[in-house]
Amino acid sequence: MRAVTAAQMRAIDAAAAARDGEVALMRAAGAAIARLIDRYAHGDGPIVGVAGNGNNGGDAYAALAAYAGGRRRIVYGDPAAEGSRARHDARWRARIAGVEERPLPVDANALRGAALVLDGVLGVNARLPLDARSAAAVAAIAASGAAVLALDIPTGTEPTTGAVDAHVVRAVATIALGRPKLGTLLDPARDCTGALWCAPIGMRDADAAGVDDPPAEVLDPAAFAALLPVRADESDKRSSGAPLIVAGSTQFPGAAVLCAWGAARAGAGYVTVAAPEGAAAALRAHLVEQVVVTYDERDPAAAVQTILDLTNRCSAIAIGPGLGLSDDSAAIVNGVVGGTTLPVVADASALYHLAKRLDAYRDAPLVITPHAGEFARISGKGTVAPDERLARVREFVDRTGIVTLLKGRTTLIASRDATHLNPTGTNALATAGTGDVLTGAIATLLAQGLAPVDAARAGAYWHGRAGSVALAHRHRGVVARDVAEALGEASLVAPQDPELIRLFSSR
Ligand SMILES: NC(=O)C1=CN([C@@H]2O[C@H](COP(=O)(O)OP(=O)(O)OC[C@H]3O[C@@H](n4cnc5c(N)ncnc54)[C@H](OP(=O)(O)O)[C@@H]3O)[C@@H](O)[C@H]2O)[C@@H](O)CC1
Ligand SMILES: [K+]
Repeated sequence: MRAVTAAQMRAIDAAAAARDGEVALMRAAGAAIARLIDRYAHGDGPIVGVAGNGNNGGDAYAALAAYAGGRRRIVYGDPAAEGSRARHDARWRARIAGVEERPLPVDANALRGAALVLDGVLGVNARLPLDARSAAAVAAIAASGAAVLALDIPTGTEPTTGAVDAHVVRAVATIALGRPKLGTLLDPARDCTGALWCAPIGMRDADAAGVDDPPAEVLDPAAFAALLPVRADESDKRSSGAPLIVAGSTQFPGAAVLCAWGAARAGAGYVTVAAPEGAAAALRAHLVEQVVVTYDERDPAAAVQTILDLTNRCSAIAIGPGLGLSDDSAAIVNGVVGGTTLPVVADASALYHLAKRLDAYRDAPLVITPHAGEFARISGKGTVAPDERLARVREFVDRTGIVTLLKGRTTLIASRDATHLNPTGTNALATAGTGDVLTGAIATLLAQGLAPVDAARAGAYWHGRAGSVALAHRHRGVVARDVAEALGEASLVAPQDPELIRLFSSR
């Protein structure tokens, strides 16, 4: 699903409003929001809306009008607000439905004890810094300690950049109307978003509107499930996906083990690991179902030949985890990546070695998976500030054509055609070896025939879910092996409601 800038959303809104009418859209928005209220309300208090003078405020009225859950409903708004026709319609229907109207300003005491506050102060047309009136409303909401469902965006966040104001709503959940706003997926705003839902409200065909640059995309559960390859009935072990893992060293054999586990648990039928002789004993002790082939890393030309010979019976390569930074491993990495026609996912040490020869890999079937430090080096443009990540990864991919998965709290996956924001993940994944598992999983998806960008975005999504599944089972102390073990369960997707899509849970 496309994640939109404020300008793109205005274009989409205008087209949808011209077709369906603003009143109908706001009624649909209200109905969708109302469906989420009981999920997040707790205690016996009222549901309280705080409405700004724009259509985001209109959504608060519309939701309270549509809510039929039997709780008391109150809305704070400006009685003299001019507002749009849709906002008038919503306000009128709220009044008829028995919603109590009170004038702004609202203070924290009035909100304390609410079962849920609906933040309808500002929506997609918000600018930072907030005006005094909006800031006062946000401050009251924040000080009340009440649970908040943010309408479209948490007020105080910038809808496109994800910047936050000094006064900002921290929501338990946000419901995007039409399309998710880019800012709600980006740090630092993402921590204010809570869980993110999207109600497409009649804009399902809107993705072509108002987009010139490569668009931002976010996977939803149904789209993820559709990307995962299904093993055919007549499959054999090689046609089920046969990745070759080139990884490990005397010092770091574990990276190869975890990469192989990631590949195997992602559903590969036949995993081959090629590793230096010094890693062989450790690998064979841990890998039973996988085939381990060794090479002499002090003879790079022979090592490359050994590895390329193996590729004849494989369908994708993962290269890099634990290989080390020696000149010999540089020769091996560039010899293999430059000498194969198979799709490749390169990580860790391989990124270090490929950085020197990027031009040779322009538009190759290659996925690289750097973290911020590795990206700073491979992009050749230094450290990446958190708010530059999106622009920097786009610049790099526009320049090189190499599909890039930039790890971070929000992992970004960019190809020439689009930038994907990965919505899944948990800080339980911040532990050694989880990146190796991800590389292995991506290798399997490549080996099963996914295009590089699809393997990268599906892999990142799946890995993030697996982290959450592992945490749910372990509660603490998740290790990388747990994440590989959780891939199976994390591949299960419950049937989705197309009218109300959960894009992510709070992290
Ligand atoms: N259109 C549709 O079809 C649908 C719309 N829907 C809903 O409408 C929401 C958008 O509503 P909206 O366009 O009325 O803008 P909203 O964000 O409520 O802001 C109101 C005004 O506040 C102002 N303002 C902002 N920041 C400011 C600042 N710092 N300091 C001072 N002023 C500031 C700014 O006015 P300006 O100053 O630019 O004249 C702005 O226009 C959208 O998020 C969704 O919830 C859904 O129901 C689906 C159908
Ligand atoms: K809002």
